[in-house]
Amino acid sequence: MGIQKVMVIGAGQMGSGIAQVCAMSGYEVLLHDLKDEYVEKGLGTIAKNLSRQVEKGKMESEEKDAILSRLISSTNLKNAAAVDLVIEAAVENMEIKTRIFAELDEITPRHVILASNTSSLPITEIAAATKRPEKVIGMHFMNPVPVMKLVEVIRGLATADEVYQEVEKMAESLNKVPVEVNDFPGFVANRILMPMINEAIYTLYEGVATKEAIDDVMKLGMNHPMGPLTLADFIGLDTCLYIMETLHQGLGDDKYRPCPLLRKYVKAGWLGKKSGRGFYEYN
Ligand SMILES: CC(=O)CC(=O)SCCNC(=O)CCNC(=O)[C@H](O)C(C)(C)COP(=O)(O)OP(=O)(O)OC[C@H]1O[C@@H](n2cnc3c(N)ncnc32)[C@H](O)[C@@H]1OP(=O)(O)O
Ligand SMILES: NC(=O)C1=CN([C@@H]2O[C@H](COP(=O)(O)OP(=O)(O)OC[C@H]3O[C@@H](n4cnc5c(N)ncnc54)[C@H](OP(=O)(O)O)[C@@H]3O)[C@@H](O)[C@H]2O)C=CC1
Repeated sequence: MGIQKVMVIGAGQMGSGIAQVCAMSGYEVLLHDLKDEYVEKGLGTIAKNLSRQVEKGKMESEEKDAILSRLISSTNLKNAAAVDLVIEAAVENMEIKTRIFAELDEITPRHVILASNTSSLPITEIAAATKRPEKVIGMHFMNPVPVMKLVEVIRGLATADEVYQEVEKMAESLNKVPVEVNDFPGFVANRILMPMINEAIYTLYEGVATKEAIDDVMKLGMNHPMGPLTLADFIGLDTCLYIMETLHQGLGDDKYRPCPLLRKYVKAGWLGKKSGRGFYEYN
């Protein structure tokens, strides 16, 4: 029968994007978060994205309505009993993720694949919280999900080949390009991207240049679509810090130590675009 129904856990920037692309490709999607208001916010973002496509003449409004009708809100994890695939996109915290996976293992039938959109945490450790580690896999989408083509597909130590193949097929059905990687801290994307962002924050911290100048150098000099500090704000400074901590602890090399300025901003609640303030201010 294959995958027809998907639950996405976490209706934040990644979860809502993943739910959107799944619904656009015909899957029925349960969008789950802790509170109704978070799910509503996520669904609002999706509706706004789709309306923009309609306004640009890239989508019929009937299609938008059909996509929205495939999205169902959930605040009870037990609803996962009715799906074929769960994609978890809650906050980047091992305790929270392992708790969710242990509960999902109790709730969902044995055939259900449990995927995590973690950006850096070991899939093998998340899988060990369940009695089905062969069915646990990393499905790492990039932000903004509706735009970026890549899905890093991460094999945990015990991930079964059939599970990898099914997830690869599912990613292709979303018009994404799956790339296979092994389970190491930060995988490939954030092993390379995040130290660059952290270094940009050190460059600001040490007064080498202003934030605007740092971003301009990377945009105009390296053709990056966004400067590293703008990109950090876009990703979320809390997520950037969690990823650096995972790299630092997991690889044991001080070259991955998070910049104190990054810590300070996160402690202040300056989480970037999503909180209204990071390196830049947003309204
Ligand atoms: C941290 C991790 O674990 C991994 C990560 O995700 S790391 C982050 C990876 N992402 C990046 O590096 C993004 C870098 N930035 C970019 O590529 C670009 O700035 C961008 C695609 C975000 C915006 O591009 P742009 O050309 O400046 O903007 P714009 O012309 O307004 O948008 C281009 C298209 O993207 C869409 N878009 C832009 N932002 C969007 C968003 N947040 N959600 C949905 N769609 C969006 C627009 O609607 C537009 O669509 P059409 O082509 O269909 O009209
Ligand atoms: N930001 C990015 O660029 C990328 C992030 N990722 C990964 O995706 C995941 C989500 O990140 P992102 O969307 O940016 O973060 P957000 O902060 O935007 O969203 C996280 C959402 O998950 C909710 N949540 C927290 N705990 C639970 C729980 N126990 N059950 C259900 N929902 C919960 C949060 O609710 P509340 O607000 O109450 O905490 C929030 O709505 C992380 O693992 C991150 O590393 C992967 C690729 C790119």
